Amino acid sequence: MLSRAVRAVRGLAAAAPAPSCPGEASSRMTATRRLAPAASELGGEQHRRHRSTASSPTDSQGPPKILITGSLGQLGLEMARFLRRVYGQDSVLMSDIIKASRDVAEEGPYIFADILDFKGLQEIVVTHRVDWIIHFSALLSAVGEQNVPLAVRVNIEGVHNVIELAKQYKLRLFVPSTIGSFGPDSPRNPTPNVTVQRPRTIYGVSKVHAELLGEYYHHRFGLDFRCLRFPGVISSDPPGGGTTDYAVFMFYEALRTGRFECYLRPDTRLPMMHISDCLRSLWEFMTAPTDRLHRRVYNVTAMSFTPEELAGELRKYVPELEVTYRPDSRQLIADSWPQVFDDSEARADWGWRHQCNLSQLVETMVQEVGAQVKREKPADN
Ligand SMILES: NC(=O)C1=CN([C@@H]2O[C@H](COP(=O)(O)OP(=O)(O)OC[C@H]3O[C@@H](n4cnc5c(N)ncnc54)[C@H](O)[C@@H]3O)[C@@H](O)[C@H]2O)C=CC1
Ligand SMILES: CC(=O)[C@H](N)C(=O)O
Repeated sequence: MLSRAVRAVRGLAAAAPAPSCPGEASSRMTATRRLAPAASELGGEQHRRHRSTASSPTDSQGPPKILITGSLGQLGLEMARFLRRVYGQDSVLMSDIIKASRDVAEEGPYIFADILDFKGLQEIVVTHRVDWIIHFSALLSAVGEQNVPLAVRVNIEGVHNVIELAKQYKLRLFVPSTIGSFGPDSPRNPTPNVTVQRPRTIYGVSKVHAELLGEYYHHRFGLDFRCLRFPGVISSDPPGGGTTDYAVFMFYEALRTGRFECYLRPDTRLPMMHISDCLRSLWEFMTAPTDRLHRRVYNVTAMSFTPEELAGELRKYVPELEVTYRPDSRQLIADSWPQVFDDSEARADWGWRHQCNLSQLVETMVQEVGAQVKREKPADN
C-alpha cells in the first residue's frame, strides 16, 4: 500500500524523493525544483559528508542507516516511508515497543526497541551499523499530564540514552521539539527562535531539557545534534494524545457525522503544519550542510489557525458541519503556547519553505480522511 504522504507526490517528477502537499500547479513546480537538487546530492558530496560523521570512517559510500524510535506513532510511520523512498527500504530501521501490523512489518525492517533500555539500544546500533537516529519516542502534551512519572522516564531518560549513544558511536541525532517547549512567559505572537521558555507541562519541560542537553553535547563533544520545534502536525493517521489533535479529529467527525465537539475555544490560535511539510523539513534539515546551521534548534511552521477558521474552511466540503465548543484541561495548555511561530531563522539559514497552506491542507485531508471513512462503512449488499 502506498503511504498517504507518498501518494501526495504523485505528479511530481519521479526523481523528487519527498512528499508534498497537493495543491496548485505552481506549488508542484516549486516542489520539483527544490527537491531535484536534493535528490542528486544523495550520491554526491553531501552524501559523503553524512558518512564521514557516521560510525565507521571506512564507509565512504552508500546511504545512511537510520534508526527511528517510536516509529509506530503519527510521525514515525510516514517518516519511515519517506526515508525508505529516498534511501531504500533496508536503510531505515523502524522500532517501537508495540507490535507492528502485518502491513507495516512487510514494508521493511521493524524491531523492538525500548528507549529506556540503553544496552538494548547499544546492541541495535552496533548490530545494524546505525548512522542516524531519529528519536520520536515520547508522551505528548495531554497524555504526559495524565502520567507524569512515565513522561519523565520516556521523555527525559529516553533522551539521555539516545544522546549518550549518539555521542559514543558518533551518530547524527534528530530529536523533535515543539511549540509546547514555550510557556505563558514567552511572547506568543510571534514566538522567536530564542526567547524565554518556561513551559507548564511535563512535555514542554522535557523538550526544553532535550534542546539544552543536545546543544550542550554539540558544543562540548561535537555531537551532530539536530532539533526542530514542530507546530501541531496534521495527517490522517491517528495522533498520539496532544493538544493540537482536535484539528485531526475535526476532519474525521465532520466526514463521519457532520458534527464535532471541540475541546478548545473557537478562537484558540495555534501554529500548524501538514505532515508532508513536517517530513520534508526534517529531511532537508538532516541533510543540510553543517556550515549552514547557525543553531542546532530551529522553529519551523507553515500556518496558524483557530478551530473556527478550520471549521470555516472545512465547510467548503461539508457545508452542514456543526461545531460546538466545550473547553477542557487542554485549553489551559493551548493558552500557554505560541499563536504564531517565527521560523525566519530556519528559512534564512537552511532554506526552509513550507508548501502546504490552509486550503491545500483541508483539501488533502478531506480526500484522505474521506477515503478512510468510506472504508469504515460496511459494504452495501
Ligand atoms: N504530532 C505532533 O503534532 C508533534 C510531534 N512532535 C514530536 O514528534 C515525536 C513523534 O510524535 P508523534 O508521532 O506524534 O507521537 P506518538 O505519540 O504518535 O508516537 C510516539 C511513539 O513513541 C512510542 N513509545 C512510547 N514509549 C516508548 C518507549 N519506552 N520506547 C520506545 N518507544 C516508545 C509509542 O509507542 C508511540 O508509537 C515526539 O517526540 C513528539 O514530541 C513535536 C511536535 C508536534
Ligand atoms: C504540538 C505538539 O507537540 C503535539 N501535537 C501536542 O499537541 O502535544
